[in-house]
Amino acid sequence: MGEEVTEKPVSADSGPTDCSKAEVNGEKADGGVKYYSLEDVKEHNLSNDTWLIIHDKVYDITSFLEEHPGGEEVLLEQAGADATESFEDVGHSKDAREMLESYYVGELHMQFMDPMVDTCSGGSYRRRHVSLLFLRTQVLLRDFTLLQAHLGALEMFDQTFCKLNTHS
Ligand code: HEM
Repeated sequence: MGEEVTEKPVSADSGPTDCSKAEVNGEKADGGVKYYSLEDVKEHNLSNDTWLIIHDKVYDITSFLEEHPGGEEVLLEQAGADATESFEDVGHSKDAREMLESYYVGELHMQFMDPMVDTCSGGSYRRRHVSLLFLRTQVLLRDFTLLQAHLGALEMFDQTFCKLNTHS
């Protein structure tokens, strides 16, 4: 068994999310690209199962730990997390960037924070519908304060959904 290397909480339900089963969470989408959520990556925070994210790409660096010229400690500190900042802070060489390719396992799947566009819920269409109802009501009541936010949220929903659809 691998030793847990971070104290970051890994919740029991941090695995596949509803919609992840179809398009993300390691499932191959169009072109063979795999998508993982932050929660998926967090699960790989062991010294014998080490993933990290750099620039929205997911890498399995387990076999690289001992080879890293900067030592394995710094990598293990980032295990299961986004290491973009620390990777860039060091000013890694072109060679180092090219090495990343060997450990690439997939892309980070962005999840929305806005519940109105929660595409990872089985009720995403229902939420979208509710959001549209809000919009209509606000227009009717001439209440434009939240209108902009809802329009933005719906636009993001549509863009992402179309994007995911092209991958499925
Ligand atoms: C999988 C991702 C990584 C790869 C492939 C990688 C690769 C390398 C390579 C090849 C070097 C030698 C210098 C160079 O060519 O730039 C290096 C140095 C170093 N790396 Fe990384 N690295 C990775 C991630 C990280 C991360 C996340 C950290 C976090 C702090 C880090 C910290 C360092 C440090 C401190 C050095 C300097 C060693 C020295 O100059 O004594 N590396 N890395």
